[in-house]
Amino acid sequence: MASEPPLPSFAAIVVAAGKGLRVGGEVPKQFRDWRGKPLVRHSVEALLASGASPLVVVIAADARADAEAALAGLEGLRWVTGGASRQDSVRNGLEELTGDAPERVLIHDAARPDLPRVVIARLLRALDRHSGAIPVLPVVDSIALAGEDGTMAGKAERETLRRVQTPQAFRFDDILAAHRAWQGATDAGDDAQVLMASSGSVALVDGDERLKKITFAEDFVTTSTMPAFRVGQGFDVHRLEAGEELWLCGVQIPHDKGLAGHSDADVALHAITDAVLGAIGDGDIGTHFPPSDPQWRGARSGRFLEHAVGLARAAGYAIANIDLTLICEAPKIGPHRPAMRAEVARLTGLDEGAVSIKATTTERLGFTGRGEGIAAQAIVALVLA
Ligand SMILES: Nc1ccn([C@@H]2O[C@H](COP(=O)(O)OP(=O)(O)OP(=O)(O)O)[C@@H](O)[C@H]2O)c(=O)n1
Ligand SMILES: C[C@](O)(CO)[C@H](O)COP(=O)(O)O
Repeated sequence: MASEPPLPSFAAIVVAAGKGLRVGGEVPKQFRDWRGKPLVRHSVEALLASGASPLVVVIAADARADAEAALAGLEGLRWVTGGASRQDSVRNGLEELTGDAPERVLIHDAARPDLPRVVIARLLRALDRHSGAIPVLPVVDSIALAGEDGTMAGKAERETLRRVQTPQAFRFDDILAAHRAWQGATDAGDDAQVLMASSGSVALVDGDERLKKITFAEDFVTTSTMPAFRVGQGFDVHRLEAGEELWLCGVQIPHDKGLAGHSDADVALHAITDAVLGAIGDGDIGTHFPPSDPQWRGARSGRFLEHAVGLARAAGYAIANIDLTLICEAPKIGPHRPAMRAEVARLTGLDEGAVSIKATTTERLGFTGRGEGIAAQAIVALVLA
């Protein structure tokens, strides 16, 4: 196989100081996992693999720990504190490189994780004849201009329009001077606009759909290989014995017999726990709480369910809904359903409306029909958090 032609030397700036407000969530999007590793790590690795040096990562003042964890083990990175806007963050990154005075610099959004080397090559080649180069894509829909009253105010000729991506490539001295000279009353949309304001010439090269910017929460879902939702099912049986307490869904139920088991034998919570674990493919209740371990003797099963919900959360999923069926001749479940539903909702952090508790008999057939035991089966749906 022919080896890829070497690229000219270049420095890079990855801006990762945004808040990710449109995506939402506690952790800014650039530090959240996407296709198995933090979003920012993807493009930083791609730039390093293409020879970027030095490589400046611009981060918020309070994000150093998150950034170091996200980029752990990568050599030769420099950290710079970002500003209030993307443009401020880029300028801080450029100022950091003044001592190196590289000939070329690529400026890239951490929010665009999938960065093909072929685009980097196109951009750097275009710098032979221009002071800037940007990757663009055609507009395929017709364009309407929106009026303030929500009606169409006009049209634009899409033939002359392009969607602009990053990385954007520049001759370093020109883009640094342009950022320092920026006079706009508001921020520029991107660095090419800053260069144009200083009369630089910007080449348009072919962009790539893979460079899509992760902007909204649904972009994580549609571009991630993690499935948007997962389903798990659980089934459990415990023996009814005289002298035992009867716990179902974390609620103690008065009855002449109770369920026997190593823990509190709450067959309903066991089925739900197994369904959650099944949905994330992480073993079953016995894997996490072995009956051979004395610490689980008599344990409240709510702990098992809370643990499973925590594992699902750590895997990036939230529970969407739970559907449980209890199979027994007695006791009657109906009178206890509201309390059971409330307790399952509390343990899982769900609204009660997302918790369904049903019951059925087996028409006096089998072990449940003879009152020897209670069976429970549950189905749980998870959605990407
Ligand atoms: N003050 C800022 C604002 C944005 N960025 C970076 O600029 C890129 C493009 O910005 P955007 O996708 O809008 O990210 P956020 O500003 O984080 O998103 P939001 O507007 O939803 O808060 C991102 O990599 C972001 O981290 C930055 O370095 N400094
Ligand atoms: C720089 C950019 O990614 C080019 O398309 C874009 O302008 C960033 O815009 P945002 O509003 O900061 O996401």
